[in-house]
Amino acid sequence: MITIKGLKKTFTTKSNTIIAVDDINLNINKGEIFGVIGYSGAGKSTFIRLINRLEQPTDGNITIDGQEITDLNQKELRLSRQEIGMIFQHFNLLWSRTVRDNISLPLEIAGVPRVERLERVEELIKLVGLSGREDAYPSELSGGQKQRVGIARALANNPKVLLCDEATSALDPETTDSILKLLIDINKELGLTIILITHEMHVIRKICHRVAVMENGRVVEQGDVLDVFLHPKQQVTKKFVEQVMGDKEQDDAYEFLTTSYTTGKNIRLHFIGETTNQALISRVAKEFDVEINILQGKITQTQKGAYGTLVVNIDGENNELARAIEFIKSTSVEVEVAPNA
Ligand SMILES: Nc1ncnc2c1ncn2[C@@H]1O[C@H](COP(=O)(O)OP(=O)(O)OP(=O)(O)O)[C@@H](O)[C@H]1O
Repeated sequence: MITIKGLKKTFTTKSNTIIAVDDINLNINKGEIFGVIGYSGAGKSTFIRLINRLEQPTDGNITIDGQEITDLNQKELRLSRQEIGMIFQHFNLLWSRTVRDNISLPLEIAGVPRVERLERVEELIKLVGLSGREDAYPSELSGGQKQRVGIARALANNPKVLLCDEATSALDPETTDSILKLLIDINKELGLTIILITHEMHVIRKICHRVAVMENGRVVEQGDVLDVFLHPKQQVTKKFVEQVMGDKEQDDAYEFLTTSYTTGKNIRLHFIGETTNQALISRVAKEFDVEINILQGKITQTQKGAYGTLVVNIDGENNELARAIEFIKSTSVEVEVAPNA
């Protein structure tokens, strides 16, 4: 759906030249939710603004659904922007217009006749869950409701792509969840391709299928969300994964646990994707003559399935213990046996 090749943006100021986006190459599939994560200054905002040419690229190409965005003149660009919706951290609503009139604005600009416009606005209000608030002004809405207006407005012209620029960063955790859920519903219902930028890994975990990690203007790592969570390669990615899983803390506790349980075997199980749904522990307890103690665990859900770790102590007669561990290894759960304390 979207192909980005050699994308580059430099800003020249009086004192120096800043390379904000540096040779980005990405392919984003139709209907996928693609996340870009990075710390402040990594170049995320510049990157997303290049996609709808709110910024002009210094070099490189962007193709959306076969159309070369980087080649368009101003008139073509205006038309093409109707196919690329965008939502913002601070909503960018018109304060003097009601909810209905904010959502209607892009339809007015596109020259949609009044009756059709009113119908479409009604549809959108229902879609984003704002029924009953049509006549309110932005100042009378909560942050979550304002972002719902932003989403409805962005979807008004049936775009092919929705760009989300830190769309939940100004919201509290509960409201963030409800907006992320709305984005997931819209992605599923309309098959809409969504690109979002964020500095929060839990946003990536909750809604993205794939993720790219940005640092100093470059994409330093990308892949399926589950893969990146399980096997982060770059230091910056490891830090983001820790934001969600708190790995460092868990490792300290793991060391403590494995030195406290001195009989049997202490093992760490890494559950990936669908395997978390298997009743693994109860099967082992039933089929083998062993005792299993769950010492610690954390399982979390991503759009591509669940993943997490469980630390257990298995105790029993040596042979039976070995058989039980072999059995666990034969499933798709990754097993790590701690050396005996
Ligand atoms: N208009 C501009 N003129 C000069 N430098 C700019 C401009 N816009 C961005 N930059 C610089 O480009 C780099 C990337 O900025 P960008 O805003 O894209 O990063 P970011 O990852 O989105 O960070 P944040 O989340 O803090 O906005 C920064 O060093 C920034 O100072």
